[in-house]
Amino acid sequence: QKEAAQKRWTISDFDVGKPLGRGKFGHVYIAREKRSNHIVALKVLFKSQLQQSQVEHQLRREVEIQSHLRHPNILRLYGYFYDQKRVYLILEYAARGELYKELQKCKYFSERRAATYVASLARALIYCHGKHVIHRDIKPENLLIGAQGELKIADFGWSVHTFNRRRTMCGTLDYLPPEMVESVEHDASVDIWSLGILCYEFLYGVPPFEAKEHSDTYRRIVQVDLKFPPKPIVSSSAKDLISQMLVKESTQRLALHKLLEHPWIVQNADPSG
Ligand SMILES: O=C(O)Cn1ncc2ncnc(NCCc3cnc(NC(=O)Nc4cccc(Cl)c4)s3)c21
Repeated sequence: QKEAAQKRWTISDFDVGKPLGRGKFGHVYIAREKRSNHIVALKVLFKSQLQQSQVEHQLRREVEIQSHLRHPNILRLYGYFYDQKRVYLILEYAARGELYKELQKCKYFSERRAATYVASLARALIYCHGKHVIHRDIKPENLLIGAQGELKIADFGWSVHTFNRRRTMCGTLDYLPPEMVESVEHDASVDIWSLGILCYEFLYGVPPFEAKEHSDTYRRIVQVDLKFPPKPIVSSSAKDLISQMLVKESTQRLALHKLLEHPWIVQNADPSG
């Protein structure tokens, strides 16, 4: 892929196919690079909208961060190019699409499927944190499924290098830990909190602090008002793991490498991820 990093791509290098999805900033298409016949996803962003939303620096940071990340559970960003009006992101194609659609269809996942996803996300986050990158926006909408059913973290549009921790507010509140909702300094342990939220949502089909009003969600997060519904039936081992991740004091949250040793993960996650 070395030449891919330097090569100046243009849209004429690709046969563009059907749209895969519509995002806020532009559409995603399946495409085939003509010389290699390599299938990719092409995200087309309109410069006007990027300028309007003042996110150009975020996009540059995403491209910079992603160009150094290589992990089976992180969606590759192979490169980018632009023309007069658009910026194009050349992305790894995730053949089984968006995880949140799968979750909506199944309502909730089995403990084995949930544990397998959580373990692969933990391994991807250990890898990112090892490179001083925190994602900060782990939620079903940013997770895709590869051809073999493996999970891929995508959209590092909100990730940062930890040495310049920022206090910007990200997308939906549901996934934000107390320290981000109260917008105080935050570190890699924000991703552990979000992974705990995700684990709960995989098992129950809804995030733990969901409420009608933003103000109620906010209060439930900062109070860590964690309740486990009677249905669907979930093992106490799973509840134990979630309770060790959704801890207000960020330094007390279960470390990611400890998560991989937790009985619920060891007994339920498929090692191949
Ligand atoms: O998701 C779908 O709609 C459908 N889909 N289905 C299969 C599939 N395979 C690969 N990719 C898909 N989608 C793109 C996922 C992204 C990865 N990285 C991103 N980065 C980004 O958007 N950055 C960004 C944008 C605007 C502003 C800023 Cl600041 C940053 S989006 C796929």
